[in-house]
Amino acid sequence: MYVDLGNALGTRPGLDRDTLDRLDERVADAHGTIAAGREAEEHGYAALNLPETTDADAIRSAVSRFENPAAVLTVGIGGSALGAATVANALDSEVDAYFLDNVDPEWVTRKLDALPLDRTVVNVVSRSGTTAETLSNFLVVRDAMESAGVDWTDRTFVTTGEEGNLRELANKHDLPALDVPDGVPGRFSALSTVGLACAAIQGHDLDALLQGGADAMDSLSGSLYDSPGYAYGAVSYALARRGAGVNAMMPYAESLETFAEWFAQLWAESLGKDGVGQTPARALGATDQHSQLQLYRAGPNDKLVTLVRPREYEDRAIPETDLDGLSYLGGKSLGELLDAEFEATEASLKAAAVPNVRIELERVDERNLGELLYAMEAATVLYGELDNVSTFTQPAVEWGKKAARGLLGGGDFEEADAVQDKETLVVE
Ligand SMILES: O=P(O)(O)OC[C@H]1O[C@H](O)[C@H](O)[C@@H](O)[C@@H]1O
Repeated sequence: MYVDLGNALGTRPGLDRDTLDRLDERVADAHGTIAAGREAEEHGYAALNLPETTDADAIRSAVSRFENPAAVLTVGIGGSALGAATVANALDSEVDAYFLDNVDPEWVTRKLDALPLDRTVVNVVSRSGTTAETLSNFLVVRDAMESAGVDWTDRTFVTTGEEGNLRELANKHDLPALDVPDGVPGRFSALSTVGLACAAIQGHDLDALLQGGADAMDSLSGSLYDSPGYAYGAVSYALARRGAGVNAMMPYAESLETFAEWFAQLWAESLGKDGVGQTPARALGATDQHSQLQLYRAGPNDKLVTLVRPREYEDRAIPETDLDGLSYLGGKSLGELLDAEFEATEASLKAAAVPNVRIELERVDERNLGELLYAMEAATVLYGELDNVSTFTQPAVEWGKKAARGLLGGGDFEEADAVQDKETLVVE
């Protein structure tokens, strides 16, 4: 993986090489804290050990009972869905992957109607085992299977913590289950049982995913110049401090679109604390060159744009045409066009002094994905250290969870009272 910071320097927020060199001293301290946390397997830091601690054989063996599935349906939300979805949507497989990570009833019904339930593995994932959306969706799926005459206990697989409703359910029905590793927050769990069970069912190479993560892990040192992940985290932090409050993550590959979604949770939930943070925006090249780019280049001076692309891909030629106006495309390929668009965007942002960072993978495969996911997690943890926030908590999210639960009669939460206090100003 390659991170090019050149276009982050000399731009409007005013970051230069000397500032980065000074920041590197703080990176050394932060790395010390991170290394000590990993060593002690402290909550959160333990996630950066996953390439070494995840047992790929145990995951493969747990899912091996499902023979020739047509599809895998992951029921989970947030960190319990996005890592698996990132891998599933990046890589080809004969086993289709579907995700129920929302409780929009019409959407859930449409998804279930489209699935061959008798040939689908249901992968229910919840670290806490109590998340209302996940548990509700699972009850709906179970019911749909029963109605279709499918024995759901034969087709369901659970990944959860030691306690909670989901664990109880797995025990009661003797469902195969994998443990969520200790000390690993959901949004950092892509390279654990949480993210990899779906990948195993789809037949992806778990060892290569973990190897990619291990390669990124081995690059961590006391200097941002040694590690692509730290380099990205340090520069993002420095730019945010200088006013780049928005980070537009813009992969130039359809296969990486979900990666931007995964990144958004990681970045927002980890770093948005105590009045600081950097708002992740999701974009896709080249599509969003024709929409959001106008704002990124000419709107408020508050953005970092992160451009991601694979260096190698399977290309497709653009057919020759006898139209004069299109002759410049003849003999070119879609890949060449996409690459030209990428470089034009980069240059256009630089010309307007909008900071941007280029991230390149060799290609989109298991190893490179593992490296990318790990590097972004390391970037997040480093940024959190530099900004002095509690990277591994999410109290603001929990507030809303309690309020919703209280409204449904699931407990006496004062957050629910605040919902009742709502003032209205309706215009019809
Ligand atoms: O895995 P679960 O316990 O079901 O949690 C799923 C999600 O719930 C909350 O929204 C948390 O803030 C997320 O970090 C978490 O990924």
